[in-house]
Amino acid sequence: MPEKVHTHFGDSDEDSFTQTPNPVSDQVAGQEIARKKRRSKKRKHDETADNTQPRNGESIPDPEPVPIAKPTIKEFTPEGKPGDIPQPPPTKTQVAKHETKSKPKSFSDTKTNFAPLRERANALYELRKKLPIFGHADEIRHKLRAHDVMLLVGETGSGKSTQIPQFLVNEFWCRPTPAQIPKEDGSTRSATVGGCIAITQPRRVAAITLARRVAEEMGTPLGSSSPASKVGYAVRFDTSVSPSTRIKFLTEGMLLQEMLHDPWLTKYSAVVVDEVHERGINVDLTVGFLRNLVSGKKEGRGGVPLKVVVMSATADMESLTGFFQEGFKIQEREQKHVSNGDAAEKKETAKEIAACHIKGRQFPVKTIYSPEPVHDFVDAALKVIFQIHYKEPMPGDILVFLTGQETVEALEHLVNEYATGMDPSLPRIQVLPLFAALPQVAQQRVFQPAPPRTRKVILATNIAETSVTVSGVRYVVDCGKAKVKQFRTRLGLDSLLVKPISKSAAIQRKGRAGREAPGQCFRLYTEKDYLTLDETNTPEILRCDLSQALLNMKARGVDDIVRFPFLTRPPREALEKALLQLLNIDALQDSGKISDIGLQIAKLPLTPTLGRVLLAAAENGPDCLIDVIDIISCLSVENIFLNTTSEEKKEAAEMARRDLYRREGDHLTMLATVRAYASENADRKAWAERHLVSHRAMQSVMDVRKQLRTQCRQAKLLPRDDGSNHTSDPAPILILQSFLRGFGTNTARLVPDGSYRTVVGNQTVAIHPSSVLYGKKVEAIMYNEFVFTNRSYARGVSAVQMDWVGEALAG
Ligand SMILES: Nc1ncnc2c1ncn2[C@@H]1O[C@H](COP(=O)(O)OP(=O)(O)OP(=O)(O)O)[C@@H](O)[C@H]1O
Repeated sequence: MPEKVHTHFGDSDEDSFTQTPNPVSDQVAGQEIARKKRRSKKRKHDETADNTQPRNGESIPDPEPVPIAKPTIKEFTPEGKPGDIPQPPPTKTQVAKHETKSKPKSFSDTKTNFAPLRERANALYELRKKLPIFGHADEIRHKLRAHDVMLLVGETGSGKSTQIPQFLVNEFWCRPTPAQIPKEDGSTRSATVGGCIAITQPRRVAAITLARRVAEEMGTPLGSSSPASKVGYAVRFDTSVSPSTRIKFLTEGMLLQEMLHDPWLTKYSAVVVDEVHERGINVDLTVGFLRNLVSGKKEGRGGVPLKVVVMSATADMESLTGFFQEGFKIQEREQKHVSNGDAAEKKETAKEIAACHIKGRQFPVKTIYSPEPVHDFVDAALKVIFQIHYKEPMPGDILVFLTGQETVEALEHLVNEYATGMDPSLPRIQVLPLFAALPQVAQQRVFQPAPPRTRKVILATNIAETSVTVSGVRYVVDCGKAKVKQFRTRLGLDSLLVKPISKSAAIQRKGRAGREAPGQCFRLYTEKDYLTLDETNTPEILRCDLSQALLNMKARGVDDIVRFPFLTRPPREALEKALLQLLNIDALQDSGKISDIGLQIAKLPLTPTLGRVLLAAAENGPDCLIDVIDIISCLSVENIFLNTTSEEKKEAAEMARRDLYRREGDHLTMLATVRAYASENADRKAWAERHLVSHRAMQSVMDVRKQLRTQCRQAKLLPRDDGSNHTSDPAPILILQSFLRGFGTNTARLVPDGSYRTVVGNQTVAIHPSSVLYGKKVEAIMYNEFVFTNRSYARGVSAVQMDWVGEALAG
């Protein structure tokens, strides 16, 4: 499995909301306060009459901006006046930041700028009312007033992700609440708890696009574009929130990261876990931590409850109910044990798990199966795309699900080639790829409307499978397969395998159509094959390297892994392997407790192995670290070199890249490529084309490189003035030895029959044809990735010496 760093590519896609915040005159701010007071009074009255909100669904929240100049700061009282839309208190830095950010503009500008937001919100309100979930708003609110945990099942497109946070945000329990939090010395400190809702998503694309949509529906600017913005998002390397943020979409990984600093999630009144059926490791850890939080005594929240909503279209809600109930039962037993009375019993009887089932979807989606099994899904998808394009009326964009970057790019090429020969009287075709390693700006292009008389054809991996609405899509083409990580216990490695998806994933893919109008889903497999698919995704925790998950837990104070509430308990063997791996890279002490190195690694946005490499490089000095960052940045994208399928192309690539290839192997070759690309000042795109290097991938590399450098400076691994533009020759030995500190177990030695055998496990492994070392015989190799297609391949390979390997494995 390639070691991944996640990328951040700025927020340039948020064009409509990037106005500079406007300072507000005192007079206008005064009016604003008066208006809020009136609202506050009215709401107080409403609440006294009936502590419920009489509306069905959520009325359109007033999109008028809350001004951020001096008067507004007064409103950030810890108590949060009833009726006010409560605001978390801004920190001094936040205030200072926003004050300096604000460019002088007149209030009339603000009005002009926000009026369209309000109009748009009004228009969207009409659409929201038609969503199946809308009629359940009161039921959901009532249930959550009585219960802390709710499980919600609703079909794809029923409105879960966009509406639930809006239904809840004005609930009384969702206000910042003053609390007394015990300190270690037995005293207490005053703090404000709650005020925000977190909605977790498995993927960054979904988190960003949902935040944008909900901001539109609420008529508020998005994220950090205005201090008045109520909706924000946080994905790795890219956080866009304001001091007024009340609804925050974030990846599960980001919530876990926040828990490192704030284990009680004191910022939040509710956490909504969306798309739980995906069962990635992070969602499993998230629900485990949340169960502990809701069923425990909440002392770190000063006793203020945290509401948890777990949602999906297809999850097994029965086992989730059992999972949360078990948490309450354990707590009840423990309390009984302590108090030995009925008080605890009474307290626990109210802690049932609420459930809500939303029936129906807004628009039907017709399923069309392939009559025969398909052997080449790229070819089959090509045919279906043009069949739709020739037969089906406009508008109607097409979303195709493929397995990975390679198949996306192969089909992109084919569709473009065919489209050039099309009858010019037909509408045009615009092909847009969508995969994780694509720069964010390119990913966001998918969400922009197609030009006139043009049909968008989006070629995506499963990153578009859940939660995402691509406006305009009426047709989904599903290849029925996905690349999945699979841990090969014997080798102790993750590999990437192409496997059939589950029924649940097929339902999600189909659900990407029929969101704005009726749709069609073309399954490139037979109905018989569909019926043989697994019902649900195999939880990642059962099939992946667990070292990152374990480090995550250890860093959050979970020392006794066995007692952690796993949604599905991973096999003992995999846990032991992961513990061993963490011990190997010095992330744990011999006692099993996290080490200082482990703590440092946990704070890096990298896998433990790459984190270890980074720290080892830092020990070798800033020059080495700067070079290692370049290489790690390349490992974060699927392939920086363009595919060379034919022999002819291969030869051309060899010629073009001659000056980049390094005899030491792929790592130094990547470094040479990044250095050459970065020093190209004239035309980087042309340089990339000349060298058959992917310009798109290199843009991502440059972005990750920048982020990692910043992160290393913040972590004091790099000095402020690190000479990052250094031109001194790289030190290959130091670089490769740094990599071995993380990848010591990913090594193989040459044996007399000319093959390579892994140092750990003694398995035969071949150098992948994409490697610059392909066909070469060296004493030993180190590799980043182990892929299994028709045989076992090592990818990302460099030549190393056996005594370095020995040293690395000895620690
Ligand atoms: N970015 C968007 N552009 C256009 N319409 C959108 C967008 N996001 C949501 N919608 C509309 O809101 C509806 C509900 O979306 P939402 O994501 O809340 O549903 P969901 O129940 O969470 O679906 P899923 O389970 O598929 O994630 C969509 O079907 C679509 O009509």
